[in-house]
Amino acid sequence: MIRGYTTEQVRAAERPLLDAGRPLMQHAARALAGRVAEHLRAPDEPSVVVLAGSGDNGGDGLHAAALLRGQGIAADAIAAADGFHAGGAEALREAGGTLHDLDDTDPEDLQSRLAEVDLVLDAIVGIGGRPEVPARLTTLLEAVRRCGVPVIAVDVPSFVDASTGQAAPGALAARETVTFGAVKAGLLLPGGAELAGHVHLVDLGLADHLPTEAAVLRLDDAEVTERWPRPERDATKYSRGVVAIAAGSPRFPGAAVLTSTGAARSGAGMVRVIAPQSVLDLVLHTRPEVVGHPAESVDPEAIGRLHALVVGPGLSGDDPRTRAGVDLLSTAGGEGARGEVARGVIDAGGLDAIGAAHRFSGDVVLTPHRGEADRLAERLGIDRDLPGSDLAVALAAATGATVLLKGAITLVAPADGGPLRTQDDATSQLATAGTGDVLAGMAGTLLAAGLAGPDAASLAAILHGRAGRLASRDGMLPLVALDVAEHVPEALGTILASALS
Ligand SMILES: NC(=O)C1=CN([C@@H]2O[C@H](COP(=O)(O)OP(=O)(O)OC[C@H]3O[C@@H](n4cnc5c(N)ncnc54)[C@H](OP(=O)(O)O)[C@@H]3O)[C@@H](O)[C@H]2O)[C@@H](O)CC1
Ligand SMILES: Nc1ncnc2c1ncn2[C@@H]1O[C@H](COP(=O)(O)OP(=O)(O)O)[C@@H](O)[C@H]1O
Ligand SMILES: [K+]
Repeated sequence: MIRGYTTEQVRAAERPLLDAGRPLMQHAARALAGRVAEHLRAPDEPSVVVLAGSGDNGGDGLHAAALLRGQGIAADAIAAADGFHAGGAEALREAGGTLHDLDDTDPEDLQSRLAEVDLVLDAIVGIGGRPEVPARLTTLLEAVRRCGVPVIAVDVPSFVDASTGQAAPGALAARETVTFGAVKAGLLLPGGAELAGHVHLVDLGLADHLPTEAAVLRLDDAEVTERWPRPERDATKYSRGVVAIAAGSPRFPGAAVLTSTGAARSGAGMVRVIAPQSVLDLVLHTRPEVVGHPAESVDPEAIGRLHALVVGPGLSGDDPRTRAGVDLLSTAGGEGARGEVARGVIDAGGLDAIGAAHRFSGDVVLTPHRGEADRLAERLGIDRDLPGSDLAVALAAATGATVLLKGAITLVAPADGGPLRTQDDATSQLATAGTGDVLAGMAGTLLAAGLAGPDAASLAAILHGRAGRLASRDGMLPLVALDVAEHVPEALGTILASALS
């Protein structure tokens, strides 16, 4: 499990160590220098430039540069603020390094100097940084981007809010972020996560002082393996879980195929599809194992045993199946809230049927993309301009459901106010119509197997991302939505193998 902490939590944890006189900056700089040296193994006469701010983040970078000089690596610095961190500047000068003032540097000189270095260390601001790039630094950052030299971010990419991930336009993307003491929440959240690259955590002995509950969690392969439902020796199709899917309309019949394939490939005991006959014909042609229920509405008594209900893919908000499905899952609100089905997924058109009076349990998962989340927020009186992480939390609090907010980084907000989960396993090849329908089916199967809402949502998002990566050969090749569903078993296999090895 990767745990992400806010700036406030990290500062509180480091306080007792600093009070006890622990040289945290020296420790951080030593680890940083070691990591930079690893990245510089190939070049003959390696060289580094540190973009240094005046705070402790700049101090880390400058001390690391001094240590790198001791290892024969040419390391110099450019001031990215008025003045340098005093102790760091002194250490670098003593080690023979040069400290350039940005305002004295001609833009062409800057460009040619950057063209010669093998690595840039971004030590402008760390956890003390606000997400805005000062105007005087835009030329410098643009020059770094233009020359294409790899960047290592010190603690966090500069101008990323370490708590929320909010990133200033123009902030530098890093190949790796070497982060100190604890992973910052912003490195796992949209914005920061896209800029951080690989996150390398340096242990500073903070663990005992960090709060027991992190702000953000990311499950690893071992945790997915532990939670993924495997059939017991004496399992039956009913004990594994029956998922019923109200999806697909004459206008969007394919949604039922995609959702039911996502569900079936994730290990459902039985997949039922409730749809008009024309849609069922298409579904059964592709997935003969599906049990079809030709019906205009969703009536649990007519359907038979079911453990989770997926409502919405390929349906409009006012389809009778949508309204009946949302009512069955809701414990309050709507015309006939019945709470008869305790667990399920509300996706696509189903989300448009949710109103301010609806309430759900945490084992109901709402799966909006940002556009759907914005529309839902507006109906529920929530500010739609909130950053994604805050929006997901607000929607979960307002509905009582678990909210899975889809995107390049997918977020899962539990309704009980527990830590937000994030996932970064996906590839942008998944940005193609219908992949969301597959995800809804996958989450439905995991709920039917008995997983709690937040686990079902997180595992579905992780497997969906990995299946997308496999199907697209790590993002190289285009995929179609059905490919994602078909790659779920193999993706699960790689996760189980990595966790067990
Ligand atoms: N956590 C740990 O255990 C350890 C932490 N350590 C290190 O300390 C770092 C935190 O250091 P820090 O508190 O000195 O703040 P830091 O990030 O250097 O920036 C503050 C300066 O930047 C400025 N500034 C802010 N935003 C700006 C902007 N947009 N544009 C321009 N300027 C801006 C702000 O000036 P202001 O304008 O607010 O006066 C202020 O002067 C942390 O990230 C880690 O690297 C390790 O050494 C040891 C263990
Ligand atoms: N740039 C991206 N990087 C990674 N995953 C993405 C990206 N864009 C979309 N996705 C994923 O693809 C899926 C798209 O779902 P959705 O928008 O509901 O599509 P549809 O409604 O067509 O099925 C989501 O799981 C989302 O997280
Ligand atoms: K930084």
